[in-house]
Amino acid sequence: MKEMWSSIASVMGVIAFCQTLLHTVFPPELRFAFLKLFSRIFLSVSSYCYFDITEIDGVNTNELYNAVQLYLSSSASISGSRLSLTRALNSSAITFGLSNNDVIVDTYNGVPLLWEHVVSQRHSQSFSWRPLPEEKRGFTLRIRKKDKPLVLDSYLDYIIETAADIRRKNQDRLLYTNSRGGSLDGRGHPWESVPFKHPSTFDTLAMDPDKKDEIMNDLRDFSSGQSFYQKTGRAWKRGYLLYGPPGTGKSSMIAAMANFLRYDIYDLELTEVHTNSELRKLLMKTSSKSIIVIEDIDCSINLTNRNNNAAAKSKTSSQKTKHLYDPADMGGVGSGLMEEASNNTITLSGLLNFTDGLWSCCGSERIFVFTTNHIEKLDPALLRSGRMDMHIFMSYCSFQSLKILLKNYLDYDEDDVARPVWEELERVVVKARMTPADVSEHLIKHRRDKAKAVRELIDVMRLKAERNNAAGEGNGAMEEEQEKRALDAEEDDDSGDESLHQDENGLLIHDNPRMEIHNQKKIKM
Ligand SMILES: Nc1ncnc2c1ncn2[C@@H]1O[C@H](COP(=O)(O)OP(=O)(O)OP(=O)(O)O)[C@@H](O)[C@H]1O
Repeated sequence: MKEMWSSIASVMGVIAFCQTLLHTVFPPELRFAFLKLFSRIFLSVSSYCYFDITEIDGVNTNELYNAVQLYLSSSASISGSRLSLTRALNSSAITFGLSNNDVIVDTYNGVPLLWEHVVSQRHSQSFSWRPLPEEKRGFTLRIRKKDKPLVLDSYLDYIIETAADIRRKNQDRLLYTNSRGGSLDGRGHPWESVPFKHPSTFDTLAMDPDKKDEIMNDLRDFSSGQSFYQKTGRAWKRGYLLYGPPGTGKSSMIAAMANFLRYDIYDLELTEVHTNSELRKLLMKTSSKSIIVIEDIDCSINLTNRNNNAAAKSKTSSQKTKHLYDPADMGGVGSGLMEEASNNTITLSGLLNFTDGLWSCCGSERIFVFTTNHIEKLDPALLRSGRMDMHIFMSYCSFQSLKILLKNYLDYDEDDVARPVWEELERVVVKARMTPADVSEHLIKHRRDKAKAVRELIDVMRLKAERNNAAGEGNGAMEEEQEKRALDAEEDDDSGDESLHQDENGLLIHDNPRMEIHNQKKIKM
């Protein structure tokens, strides 16, 4: 044992002597040059090549570093044994990351790639306008030389796209509204935002399942249709007009759309916008993958019928109205008539430019949704094809909708309710003309006693049906009139559009099969 310790001591002594000799004979510059040469020789004979991706590129944050970190977080969460956890601003999700100097192997198109997270201390803080972090962080990618073209061509693009998807999934979506009087917030932004947490989905929405599928397919086609829109030279946007009585689920539908596509919502308060240019600026500040909503459009702006020239003219001459409709703008004839007024007010043409003019194309993948309780008040120009691609009529509670509400609120299926009760529900629901909002209120109130809830719902529906009957179905007549007028107006306006034709069911079909235009008769919930 004693001998072993003395041999270790003599070996250490020899090493120390050699080190001193090395330091004396070879100065640091020479050693550095030697190491550099050695690493060059190593790299040239090695079958691997290396890519360094540093966190800070000069003084700017390297986006690629962030993308790699996010991209690796999905595989790191499965295979890593020691991970760093982070939560970004506006995100409810935790992201996993590689710990310092940890490695992970990724596979792309069957090619193995080794990632190392390299963290070292930053030695000297050189002068910089922006204070740099104390640690120098970066990723080193090791890849076989023969696979190099693959990495440069597509792997890095793939990482950036995947990271963007992960970021979108992790990020809580936002609900924006335009600031009061078009003023800018602290960051010079005209929109204020809050996290969007509305729980409405297509599953909770009470409406005919076929129509629901149709809308969901349309949204799906839209969101995956980038190449289609590019090929056809169309701006990547789509317009939906939701109309029907209050409480039929128009706002719930917008929330369901946003949750389905995972888009942000911009709720545009038109009464807070004073000029067309303000409207344009607001549009420029919206992001892609968003839904821009104007609720109750008939109340937000004075959109009278285009034949109402006289009324509009008198309003213009007196200049008393804040939000002015310019009938001449709409038809594209005689637009000079109210040009002066349009400089300091919102006109219908301003609104239409907002939805389908050149400015509507800044950004992409955007959906416009207008809602109204009175479609008959809207001008045909707004209803014309190409502006609002899909007209969705949200109607009173149908039997199909009622079934969904019973399932969602009481967990009731067809088998849970006696046949005669079920048949009675089917019979009275249409005659009662109750909105899904009314029905759901009733179900919430009695949800502790399910049988009682159904019994009382039938009573309420019967009562309503009798009242409607006594009133000569006045409401129904009104609603039918609304629909008829809107349809007439739309047909008037579409008469010159040769890309549209009617099928045997009277539906308006666009020449392009993917861009089917629905009139309000088709999508009736
Ligand atoms: N079709 C529906 N499916 C499920 N719930 C509905 C539906 N319609 C209404 N509701 C319920 O009624 C409430 C009010 O509905 P919502 O605000 O979506 O109606 P609306 O048509 O937008 O009304 P308004 O025109 O007054 O704005 C919702 O919170 C929801 O709970």
